[in-house]
Amino acid sequence: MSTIVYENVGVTYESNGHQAIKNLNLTINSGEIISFIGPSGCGKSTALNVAAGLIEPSLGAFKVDDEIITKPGTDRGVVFQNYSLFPWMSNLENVRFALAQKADLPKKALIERAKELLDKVGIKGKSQHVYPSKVSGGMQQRVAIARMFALDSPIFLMDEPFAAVDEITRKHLQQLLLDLWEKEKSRKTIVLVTHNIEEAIYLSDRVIVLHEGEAILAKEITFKRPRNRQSLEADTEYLTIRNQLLEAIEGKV
Ligand SMILES: Nc1ncnc2c1ncn2[C@@H]1O[C@H](COP(=O)(O)OP(=O)(O)OP(=O)(O)O)[C@@H](O)[C@H]1O
Repeated sequence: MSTIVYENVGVTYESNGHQAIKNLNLTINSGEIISFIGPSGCGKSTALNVAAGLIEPSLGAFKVDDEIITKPGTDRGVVFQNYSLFPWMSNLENVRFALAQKADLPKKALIERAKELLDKVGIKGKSQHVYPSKVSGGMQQRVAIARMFALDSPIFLMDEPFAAVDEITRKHLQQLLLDLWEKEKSRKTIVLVTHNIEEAIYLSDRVIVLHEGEAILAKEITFKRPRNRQSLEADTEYLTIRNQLLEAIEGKV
């Protein structure tokens, strides 16, 4: 069980007095996938950082299973835009270290498992053994995703996790995430920040549109799973939802 609640959450940055989140009320059920979407600066990352425990709400409370959260914890795995890998560890060590937090396995088994996870996200061979700074941003993003899978927390918080990768890799990683989510009995609760409407619809049970810090639309996405990208995109309901979200993002609701 990992139910997330934003209870009248407001965030004002002290440095400039900017009210980035205004009175956000949102319950995310255990095992649900939601996306925050909206124009640049609408408060998506701020909302996710509250969930990560990196920003304390100025008003209201953020809770996981009724417990008020004010700091990061191993119950929440994160992938941020800036990858947040340990720069002094190789890509493989980053993932092995995460695995070691969870599994009491001999070092050799941890390394094998870390290699498997990196293979899955397409980081193979020599790229596994170099420091994160020696590979591209897109590759670092994949290592960060492998590390999040390794940590295996009940909650995944992901800020534009597929932004720095090419379109084919993006689709592959989206599928990997869904496969992992769908096969688990006790499903992860996933909160995603994205600029990409198609990605939000394809992955989510609900899409929350933020505008100037306010949640102006919470759209349920009820297409049954597993979803097929092509038939989804040909569905008239899909196009209606897409337009509705687009209008909300553009501030027309
Ligand atoms: N540390 C900070 N101090 C002051 N203002 C901030 C800080 N971080 C964000 N802001 C401001 O708060 C607002 C919301 O920022 P946030 O990064 O949450 O938006 P976003 O929707 O994630 O944007 P983007 O899509 O461009 O990443 C913006 O106006 C931003 O300039």
